[in-house]
Amino acid sequence: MAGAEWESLEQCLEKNLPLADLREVKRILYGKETRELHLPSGAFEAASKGDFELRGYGFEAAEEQQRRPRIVRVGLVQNRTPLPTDTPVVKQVTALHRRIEAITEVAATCGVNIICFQEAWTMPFAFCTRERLPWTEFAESAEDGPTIRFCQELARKHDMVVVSPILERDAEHGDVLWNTAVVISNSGAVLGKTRKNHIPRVGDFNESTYYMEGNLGHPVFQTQFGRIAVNICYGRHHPLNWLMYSINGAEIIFNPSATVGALSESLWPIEARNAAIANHCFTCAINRVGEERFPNEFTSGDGKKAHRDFGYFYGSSYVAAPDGSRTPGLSRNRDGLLVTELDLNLCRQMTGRYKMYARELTEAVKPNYSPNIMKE
Ligand SMILES: NC(=O)NCCC(=O)O
Repeated sequence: MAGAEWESLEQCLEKNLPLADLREVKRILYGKETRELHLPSGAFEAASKGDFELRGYGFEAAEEQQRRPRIVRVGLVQNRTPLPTDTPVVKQVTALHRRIEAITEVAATCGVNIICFQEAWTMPFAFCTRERLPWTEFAESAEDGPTIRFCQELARKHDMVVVSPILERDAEHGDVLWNTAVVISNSGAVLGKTRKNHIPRVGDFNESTYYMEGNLGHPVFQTQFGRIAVNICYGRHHPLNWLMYSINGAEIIFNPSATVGALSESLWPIEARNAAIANHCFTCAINRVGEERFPNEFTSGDGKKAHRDFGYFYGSSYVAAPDGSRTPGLSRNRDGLLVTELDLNLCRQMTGRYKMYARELTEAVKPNYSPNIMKE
């Protein structure tokens, strides 16, 4: 399994394919070509100085006679954890705040209206260890914890909606933990929160030691820049999860993730893209970068030797549109900011048959259901 040395699928194709082949391969893998977005040169300088990748793309929508274009810029941030996992908790959180602050600053100069960070962005992805401490100490209030207050400042300063996926500690309910994303309006007000609906129990990704499946359903957040929802990581394997956000009116669904090559890299380019097509909305897939090593060995319940690392988080964040086109991905091995301009007029359902499916699903979940199979 390639690690940091293999930069990206795009880079490999560009390096190895003759131009005519490359054009055809891209047409099939990426759909209609996305235009390169003109971003300020100062933004590229800041990104280079800050050692992160900056890319910009735009999706085109046909002009309509009765609606103006509804243009919005989204920013997707992927990053590695800058400090070793055995550094004191507060130092790790502070270092991540500083890193994200710098990247968000550049996003603002690129005109980003809505920014989303990766899953559990304030911490290493320590759920594989199944240890209580120090990892649960990264949890904080989704209403007024230090990270939310930090994001509120970012939102106000940059007039930007901030989607902040954190490990939540719910003090109102016995201090239980949740895998949560908080949506902060560009006014700085907390619009609300949503919780991860599907929890993996696959090898090292056995997160149920820490939190259970979310209990908030499929909320959609009306922002000044459009209606958004957050389908956290593992929920991307579940088509009905995407569907419910779309039924509730989401025009953009963010998918903040933390996932490694062995488990999901071949699914990554397909799932969010397919969800955009199937649910007539934009989808934004974000993955963290790099390798995280933990102080104590842990096992994965797969008969293999105990180990200290989780595998390689392969980045590759991208945006997909309802017409099936998608941006190229950010790299597999660098922190990055992907700025994408969307026209929300591309989202409009024409052929949904929800009533029929509702009726059939209602039958299918009954204990005495008999599947409709025709036999000779
Ligand atoms: N964080 C998380 O849910 N990871 C699961 C792995 C995957 O969905 O690829």
